[in-house]
Amino acid sequence: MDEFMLNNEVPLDLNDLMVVLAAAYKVPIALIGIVGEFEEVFKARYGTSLSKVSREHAFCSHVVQERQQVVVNNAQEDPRFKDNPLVTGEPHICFYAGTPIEINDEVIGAVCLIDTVPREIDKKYLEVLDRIGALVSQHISLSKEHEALKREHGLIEKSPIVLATWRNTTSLKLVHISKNSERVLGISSQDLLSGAVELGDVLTQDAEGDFTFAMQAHMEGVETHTCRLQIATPTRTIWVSMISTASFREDGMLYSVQAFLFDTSDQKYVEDKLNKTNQRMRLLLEASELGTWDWNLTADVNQVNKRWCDIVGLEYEYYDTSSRFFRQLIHPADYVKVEKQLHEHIAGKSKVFNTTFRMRHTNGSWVWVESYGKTVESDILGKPTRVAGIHRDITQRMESELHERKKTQLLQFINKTRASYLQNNDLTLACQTVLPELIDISDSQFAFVGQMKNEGDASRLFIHAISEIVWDTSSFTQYNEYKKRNLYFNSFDNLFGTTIVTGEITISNASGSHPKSKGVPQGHPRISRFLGLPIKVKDRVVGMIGLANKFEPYSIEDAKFLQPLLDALAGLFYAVELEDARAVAEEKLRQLAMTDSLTGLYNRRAFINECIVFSKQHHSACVAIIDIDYFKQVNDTYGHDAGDQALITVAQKIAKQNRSPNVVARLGGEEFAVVMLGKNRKEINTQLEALRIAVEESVVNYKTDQINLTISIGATFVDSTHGADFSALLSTADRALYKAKEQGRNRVVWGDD
Ligand SMILES: Nc1nc2c(ncn2[C@@H]2O[C@H](COP(=O)(O)OP(=O)(O)OP(=O)(O)O)[C@@H](O)[C@H]2O)c(=O)[nH]1
Repeated sequence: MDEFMLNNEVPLDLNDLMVVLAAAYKVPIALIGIVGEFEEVFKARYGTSLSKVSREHAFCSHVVQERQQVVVNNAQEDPRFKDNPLVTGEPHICFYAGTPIEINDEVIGAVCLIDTVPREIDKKYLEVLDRIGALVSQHISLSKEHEALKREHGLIEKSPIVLATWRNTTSLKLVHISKNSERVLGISSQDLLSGAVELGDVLTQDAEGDFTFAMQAHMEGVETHTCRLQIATPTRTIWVSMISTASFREDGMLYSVQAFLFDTSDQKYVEDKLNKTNQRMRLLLEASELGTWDWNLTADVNQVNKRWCDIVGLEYEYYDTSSRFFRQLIHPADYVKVEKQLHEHIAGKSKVFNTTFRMRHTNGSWVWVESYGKTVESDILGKPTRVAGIHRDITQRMESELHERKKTQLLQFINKTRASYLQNNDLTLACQTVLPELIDISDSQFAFVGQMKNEGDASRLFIHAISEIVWDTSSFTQYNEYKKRNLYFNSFDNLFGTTIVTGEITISNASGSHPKSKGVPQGHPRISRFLGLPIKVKDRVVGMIGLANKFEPYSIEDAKFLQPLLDALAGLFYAVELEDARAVAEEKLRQLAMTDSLTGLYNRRAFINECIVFSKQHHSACVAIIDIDYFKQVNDTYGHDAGDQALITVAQKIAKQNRSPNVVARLGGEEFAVVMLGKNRKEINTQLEALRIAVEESVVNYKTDQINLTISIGATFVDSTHGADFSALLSTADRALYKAKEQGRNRVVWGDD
């Protein structure tokens, strides 16, 4: 629906055409109707006083709907129209022929002929009507365009923009200039059009040159051009921006130039002022040793000043303005932080971008810079398009600050290691706890802490803590061993082993450069740099720290810096060694206290304790006492040493028959006790008999003597040893032994028979 046509007073001046049309077609009424949502408005009419009808009853709405010519020969007989008030009442339509008015592919109304009596109409007349419809459509289109242009011109005349047109005949001649020229430029349009005043007359000398250049450029084929002109009239001087567009003829010759001219004096004033301020700022910045950067995000161009380049040792002339180049200079450890802050600023989450980070200097060192930036331009959606700021070299300050901070950090984590060890008495846990901090403080990527463990002649490096890297199945096995606290490095004929073997600091700053370097297992992350630090107690290597892949080369300074940690670990390793030695000695003493020194069997005290342990795990068993017969005679006949040998021989025979869980002890003198696991008395009796026979049949060789022995055994059986009183059981066995002796010795007697 054409709202514009419907609601605006676009004069169509087509009433005359309606008169001609009515006469030509011999009808009383001819109309041009534009159909709106609710009504049809007659824009030109002949033969009726109606100016509009409702859309519901409008005949023309059928033309709009069907988008084609509609002919109704007799509306009174047509079921669609016979009850229509325009048929039953004024203007008593009987015949209707309407043809579409089409604007921009949309049917907006109709040119129609109306009669009050039924009619037939020839096809060729209808074709003519169609052509009239097309002509009317064209006329309406042009009228609309004309109207719009008029409005535009009216608008321009009220605006601060002057519209001028030059036509190219033999030369460019001003043919139109909007009336606001007097108000905006200070020159009347009439004077300019009549030639009383030439534009060139009021332009300053420079501006005249620029204006001539612009027109020349259009003559040469340039389509659009922008320039700034200074106009000086007797009353004032102003700056004008001119945007000109050229149109060309088909043969390529310039046809006309149209230009917008507007006063930009205020802008120019601000710009000049800004330029002066910028110039002053630039001088100030250069004097203050500040680097500047100015990043155009849309074009991705980062302009910097010479000082900025000096900070990182770059030649100003060879500076690459892409932000990618700038990003490449940022230290990998700081990169994420810088990107995050920049992102947050661009996303509007922070008012300024302010951070410190390291940048690579062309001499290979790292320079600390403080960067401070701010959005200085944004697009219409508020998205930053330009961020600018400064760089300050703070390397010296940062290095001393960082050193101090790291020293504090180091002491803190040394204390943490000690505290963890003291709290849990677990050195491995303590080392594992501080490993991430060790990696952090040393700027490394990987680390391990190992302690030497001496077992007999062999020495191995036990790995308390190591960076968890799993790269294949064999490293996975290694990782599992580590988790089980069972990871050892056995071979020292390699890079890290050099530290252990020599007790010296090992530094390798290029992979494979060290003579002992063996490379890494397949798939293992590359070790590009390595620092091996020995942990020593009184010149003895007790362990080491291995560090790898620092961003910068390792130096002796790193080793010196970490020395307090090495000393602390040495102290802890030493404490652990002492603790281990003490534990071994204690265990030895405990064993001694429990053992009979002659035979190596448990003594009486230990026997009772072991019986209790036995009773917790096993049920039916026998407690027996074994006594050598006539032992006094052995001593008396062969001497005390021979007696000792006899005791040892019998002890071995008993022990050989009674492996764990059975418990064997020497109760004292020539008396032994045994707890034997067994289902019943019969089964055990067989074993005791076998022991008795074994002793009887054996001979103790002592020097030239051959001594024959027998033993007597008193035994007692218990179905459940659980909670049993072993002293009482021993008494029962003892009574049985007494009986065995009484009955003639060399026999097994069961107690309580
Ligand atoms: N060689 C040696 N003899 C010991 C040791 N402990 C005890 N004896 C001796 O063992 C002998 C025990 O003798 P008695 O208790 O009389 O018993 P016996 O001679 O074996 O006679 P019956 O047991 O009745 O068959 C004593 O002569 C002790 O001196 C020892 O550690 N080494």
